[in-house]
Parts: sequence; C-alpha cells; structure tokens
Amino acid sequence: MRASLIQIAVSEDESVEARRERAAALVREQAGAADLVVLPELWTTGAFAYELFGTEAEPLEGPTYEVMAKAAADAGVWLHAGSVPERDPEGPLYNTSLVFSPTGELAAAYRKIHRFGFDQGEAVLMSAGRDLVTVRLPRTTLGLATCYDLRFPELFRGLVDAGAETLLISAGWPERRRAHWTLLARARAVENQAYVLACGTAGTHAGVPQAGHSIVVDPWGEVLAEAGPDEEVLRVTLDPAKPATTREQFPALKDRMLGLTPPRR
Ligand SMILES: NC(=O)CCC(=O)C(=O)O
Repeated sequence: MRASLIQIAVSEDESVEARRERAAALVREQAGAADLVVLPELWTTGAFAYELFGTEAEPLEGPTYEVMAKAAADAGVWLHAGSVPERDPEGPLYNTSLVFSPTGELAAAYRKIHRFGFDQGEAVLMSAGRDLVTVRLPRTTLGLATCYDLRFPELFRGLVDAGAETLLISAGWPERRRAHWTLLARARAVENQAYVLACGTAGTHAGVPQAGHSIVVDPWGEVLAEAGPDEEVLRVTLDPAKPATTREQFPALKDRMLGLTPPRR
C-alpha cells in the first residue's frame, strides 16, 4: 500500500480558496503513485488562526468537501482530506476530518475529541467530538486522530480495540514542541503495534512556526520516512500484513490487564 502525506505550507500570504485549489492539485498529482493520500489538520485556515475558525467554517458538505471529493475521485485514491472547521447545523463548530473513497464518496467524518488551548483558542471556540472513528480499507483498517489527540494514548487503544492497524494523525503541530511530536508518534506505533502516519503542516501562520516533519512509523517503531520543515509530499510504501505479524510475533497487546483496582486511600 502506497501512501503520500501532503505536508502543505499554510500562511496568510495565500487565500483559503487558492490553498484549497492547490491542495486539490497536489492530491491529483498522486494519481498512480499512491493508494492513500493524507492532508494535515485545518490546512484551509491554519490550526492556530483562531480568528478564521468562525469566518471560514463550512457545513460538512461545504467547499472543501466538494473539492476534495472530486480530487479523490480524479486521482482514484483513498483520501484523508485533513480537517476543516465544520459548522454544525445546530450551531457549534467542530474540527472535523473527512475521508473519501477512490470514487469520491464520504467514507468517514471524525470530529476531533481533544481540543487544544486549555482555556483559549480551539478549546473554547470548538466543541469536542465524542466518537471514535475507524475506516475499513481493502487491506487495512484506519483509525483517525487529530493533532493534540496524539497526547492521549487511551484514544488510540480504543481505536485498536475497534480493529485499527493504521493510525492516521492529521496535525498542525508547532515547531516549539517538535520533539514531543516525534516521540509520541513513535510511542503510539510501538504501544499499539500499528503503523502511524502523522501529517503536519509547514510554514508559519498566526505567528506560529509549524514543525513540518511529517512522519511514518512502522508497528515496530522504526521510522520509515520523515519530512523536513518545508512543504513536501512524503511518499512511503507500507506492508498491510505487518501490524498482524508484529502482534503475532510479539503479542504484548494480549497481556493487557484491564479493570485494575485503584489504590486504597
Ligand atoms: N492543533 C493542535 O492540536 C496543537 C497541539 C499541540 O500544539 C500540542 O499538543 O503540543
């Protein structure tokens, strides 16, 4: 299975509309070279451009959905189109990832569960999703997560319990915490014996330099590919059998001890 991670640069120098068209062109360029294409978190606005979340919010089937559904079909790829600020018909905003099939059908939508910012930014502007989401592909099952979710291992265990073997993390991770990004991506791969494909943004938006360094880690924790800091398409070939063989040969997941007794006070 061939995957392309599109580490697109996000900056105020480019309009949202222009970046949407440019991202679609980059997806189309993967035709014949990839089975699965991944975009980062909130690449239309930038993950830290809080003032744009409301103004650029879209309904689920909004402009990004339309452009990306067509790009997936044109390229004939499974497309994780990254996330958009989604305005729910009821009013709240969500940070919602969209996955399209190679015929351009919506295969899944995942509303980010852990919002970043503590008492500001995304944490107050967006509502939290509640649902774990997996997507069955012909040769693997994807588990979806977004950026700050990477810090919460229990979410990934939930995805693994639901059958995930390939964990897709779409992110807008800042350069300032790049060491955490790499460490946590590898940790999630090792502890879950799963592929991790973590796609971030490049460039600087809202004064926040982005880490880039999108990374692909195999179920043994080996880094198969890592991008640099700038815009780049990171290409990698995965063996869809590897999560299962790793879990058979080193069956640590079977040794989980659930329902432990809390310490006595
Ligand atoms: N967009 C995000 O979720 C940023 C997360 C982050 O900066 C961190 O976890 O550190």
